[in-house]
Amino acid sequence: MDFNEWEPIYESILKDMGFSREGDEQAALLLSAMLNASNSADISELKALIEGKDVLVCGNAPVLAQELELINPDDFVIITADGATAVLVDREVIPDIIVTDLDGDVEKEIIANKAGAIMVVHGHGDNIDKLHTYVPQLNRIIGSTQAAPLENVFNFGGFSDGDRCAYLAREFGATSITLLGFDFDDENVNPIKKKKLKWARLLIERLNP
Ligand SMILES: Nc1ncnc2c1ncn2[C@@H]1O[C@H](COP(=O)(O)OP(=O)(O)OP(=O)(O)O)[C@@H](O)[C@H]1O
Ligand SMILES: Nc1nc2c(c(=O)[nH]1)N=C(CO)CN2
Ligand SMILES: [Mg+2]
Repeated sequence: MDFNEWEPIYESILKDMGFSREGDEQAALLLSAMLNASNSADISELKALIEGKDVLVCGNAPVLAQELELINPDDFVIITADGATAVLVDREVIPDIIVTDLDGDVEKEIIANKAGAIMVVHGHGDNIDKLHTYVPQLNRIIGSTQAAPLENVFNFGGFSDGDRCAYLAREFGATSITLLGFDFDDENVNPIKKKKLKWARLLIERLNP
């Protein structure tokens, strides 16, 4: 996504959530410096996986497990949002791509990564400690930021892990995007998560005018 198009939305999110742009920029620079030829994937691999394909995006709402019963995972290229990865791995399904800010069940994400999943690792002002802990344990990484992109840290649009999955699928030309595990009206969430879900709903609606 063109950063000029994203930037006004990003500024509104920062204001609403009380997050710091400087923190996000610092995280992007750190992530950029941690990536090298041996721990990174090339974005051409994302294009090869997604372009012209039916993509399944899995969010981590409690309904995910139930909704997975209704589909055949083999019919889709699968992108999981952070905590949703464990739900699939527990069912012996390895996603093709994991979009994560590394605050879900990262041990399950490492298992999926070792089995071949590409990791779209998102750096932001509140996960710098997670970048230090987990980036050295991962491979096939694509760097991601919600601030201005860098040479090896991309901004495909989107904010929370789930809506970033959908923006990634759109960016690389998915034929269709099927969402499972999205419940924007979930009442069993804390106030910060509620706000994140409000943005997730708005951003996903924006993808489908
Ligand atoms: N009811 C829901 N509860 C949790 N996640 C949901 C829900 N509905 C949709 N999602 C999507 O699933 C994604 C992955 O969920 P996860 O719990 O791992 O969240 P997250 O983005 O890492 O959030 P946080 O910043 O709170 O850690 C979320 O980013 C969100 O977009
Ligand atoms: N600065 C900051 N940015 C984020 C955060 C967060 O907690 N802080 N959480 C996200 C995942 O929903 C996405 N982006
Ligand atoms: Mg997360």
